Amino acid sequence: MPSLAERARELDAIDPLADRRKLFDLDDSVVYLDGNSLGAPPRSVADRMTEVVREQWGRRLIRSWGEGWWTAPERVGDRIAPLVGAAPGQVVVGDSTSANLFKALVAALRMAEGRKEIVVDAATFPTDGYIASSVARLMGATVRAAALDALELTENTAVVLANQVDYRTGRAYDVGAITSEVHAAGALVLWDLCHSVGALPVDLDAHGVDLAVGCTYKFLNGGPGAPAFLYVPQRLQDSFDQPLAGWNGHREPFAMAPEFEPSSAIARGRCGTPDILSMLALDAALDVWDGVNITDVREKSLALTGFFIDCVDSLVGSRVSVVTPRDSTRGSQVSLACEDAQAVMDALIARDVIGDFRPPNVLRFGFAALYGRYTDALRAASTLADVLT
Ligand SMILES: Cc1ncc(COP(=O)(O)O)c(C=O)c1O
Ligand SMILES: Nc1c(O)cccc1C(=O)C[C@H](N)C(=O)O
Repeated sequence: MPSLAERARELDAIDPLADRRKLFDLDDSVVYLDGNSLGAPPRSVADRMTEVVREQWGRRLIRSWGEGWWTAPERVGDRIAPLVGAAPGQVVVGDSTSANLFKALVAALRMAEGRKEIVVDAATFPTDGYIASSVARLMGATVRAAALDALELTENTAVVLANQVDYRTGRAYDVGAITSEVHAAGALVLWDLCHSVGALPVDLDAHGVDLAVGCTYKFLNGGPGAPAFLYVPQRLQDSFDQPLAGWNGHREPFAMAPEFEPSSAIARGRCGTPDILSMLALDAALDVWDGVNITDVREKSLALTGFFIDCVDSLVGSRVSVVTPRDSTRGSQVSLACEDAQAVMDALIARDVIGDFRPPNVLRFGFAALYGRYTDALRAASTLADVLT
């Protein structure tokens, strides 16, 4: 029976994605397991930012708007599209996930013809619930929190806001099955993909998803505060009447017309001037995905998280409990519950093993398949065992 250390070395040696790690600027003395909060920087970003600032901004000045800046939200959206199973022309990048949730929820209620209930995934990351409540107040609607496996939809349900992967537990949900259930009830579904884009296949078009949003600073490594994305399928674009009707979403922005007329394409999801520096940092960061198949990412992610769970079982044992599903219904993280979890995570970070703490008692370890190593998973589990001793 090989030891855990032998298994880790062997798995790293045969890892088909191992060469991707070289594309990231990482400190090898640190075990970084927080890429589900802030992804690591791809090396290409620093050079691209220098070029963007010195040449595009510095030399081309305002001419750069006509040389690729203006259309960057759709162009970068089309680079994200294959990672979420979307055909071109359906993903636009810009604003934060929270802002895009606002646009999408209002647009969904406007499409819902008299239905007035927003159902929100009860375990959602808080911002989704906050935005849903605010939209409900604004639109005279109601919000109901429901577990994704007990939605209890009614004829009044307009839209269901669901997370593909639960940020706290790491549980992954079946996008196809839930989308079908919501459609059978005559409602629309809005998926928050923050914890799944770049971690597992999403297949938005294939599942007939209505709307989706996601962030790009986690598994897409776009950098702190990188712009989010919004997915509106072709079939809904004409009826997507979003509330932040800024000039960037206008059919002819430079006509400077007094009346708002939305673009007939995905650009109608835009609002104001895009944050070009962050947008182009994200564009450079997406190079690490060239030639990568998301099913290979999923395979490695399941193997890596599974190996970490094995290491925890044998080195840490009952001092923690594994919150994340042990079967394949998990995203790319492992959450462990334990006493004094905040202090335990602080001690891990002091030993250069970086995960994060989520209330009330969860140690969260994110595994990014493009740069995560099995030897790192083992070091994290053995450091945790030391900390808990
Ligand atoms: C599921 C989920 N939705 C939304 C957000 C927040 O997005 P933003 O801060 O970009 O608005 C996060 C993380 O911050 C998240 O995990
Ligand atoms: N967006 C973040 C930030 O600006 C600071 C710290 C953390 C975040 C996060 O993304 C948190 C993350 N959504 C989570 O799942 O906990």
